Amino acid sequence: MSKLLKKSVKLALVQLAAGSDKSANLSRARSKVLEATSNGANIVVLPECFNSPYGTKYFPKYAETLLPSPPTKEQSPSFHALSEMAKESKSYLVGGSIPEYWAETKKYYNTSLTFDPNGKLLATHRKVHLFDIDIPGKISFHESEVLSPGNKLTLIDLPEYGRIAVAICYDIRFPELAMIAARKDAFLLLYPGAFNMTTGKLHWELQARARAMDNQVYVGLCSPARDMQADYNAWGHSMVVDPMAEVVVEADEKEGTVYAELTGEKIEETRKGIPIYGQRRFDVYPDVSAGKVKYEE
Ligand SMILES: O=C(O)CCC(=O)C(=O)O
Repeated sequence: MSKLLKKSVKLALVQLAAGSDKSANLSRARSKVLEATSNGANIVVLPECFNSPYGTKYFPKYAETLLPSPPTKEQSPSFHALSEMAKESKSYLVGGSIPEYWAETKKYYNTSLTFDPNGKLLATHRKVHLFDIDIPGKISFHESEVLSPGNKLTLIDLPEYGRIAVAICYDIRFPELAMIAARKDAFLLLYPGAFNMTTGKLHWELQARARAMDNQVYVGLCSPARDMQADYNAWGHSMVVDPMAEVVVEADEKEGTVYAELTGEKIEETRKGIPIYGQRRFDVYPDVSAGKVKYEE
């Protein structure tokens, strides 16, 4: 039996076609989550901003209040819908992300909620690295115009399986986060994300495979489906990469769900074949050894 992943687990990434109608997005998500578990999925993932269009101008309009937790249904319809979906489908549900509003500080966050199969909230991740980029003639995007960053790494223990890490989209570009999660024994790194037509083509698969290769873990990226009528055109191509950095399954750009069976044996086999875990030279690079990251169990 693997130390990291106690038994094999079926992962589903729901590449949802989200539009501007929040309640329609929630009910569409529900039917896709139920479909995924009827196909045997144990962990189901939704995309970044699955209940709204993606864009800074949309965040305030769609934002919900999550604290103090649990929020009321009026404060956060998405919290309650996700909790119900997890319970109804009896799955671990990584609820993509939603825009969140803190009334006290008047701040907004890009926030991911994960629920257990009883509908209980297990973890909240607030996007740590905000998506602020400028590629002349291609894309200019500044989440920090509206959002504030979260400040912790999110590790989640699933008792039957093991530990996973959840982060959001641009967070994948920071290998430090993935490295610390893997060193703290995560078997799977999950990133609800919405790359675009410029960086999607260049870096989506590369980032997923790099994080998997560096850390010899599974990586799952879950995008919204591409909508060429929307202001922001998501890349799509939700994918699962295995610890050997091979793409196990990949969606195209349309709505759909992709599945992968994750096994502890694959992790063990990879680490045995290429034993970097025992070969690190922290005497040569002591300042990158684990332990400096703010982390709450
Ligand atoms: O890193 C990228 O290129 C895209 C990131 C992104 O779209 C996001 O963080 O929402």
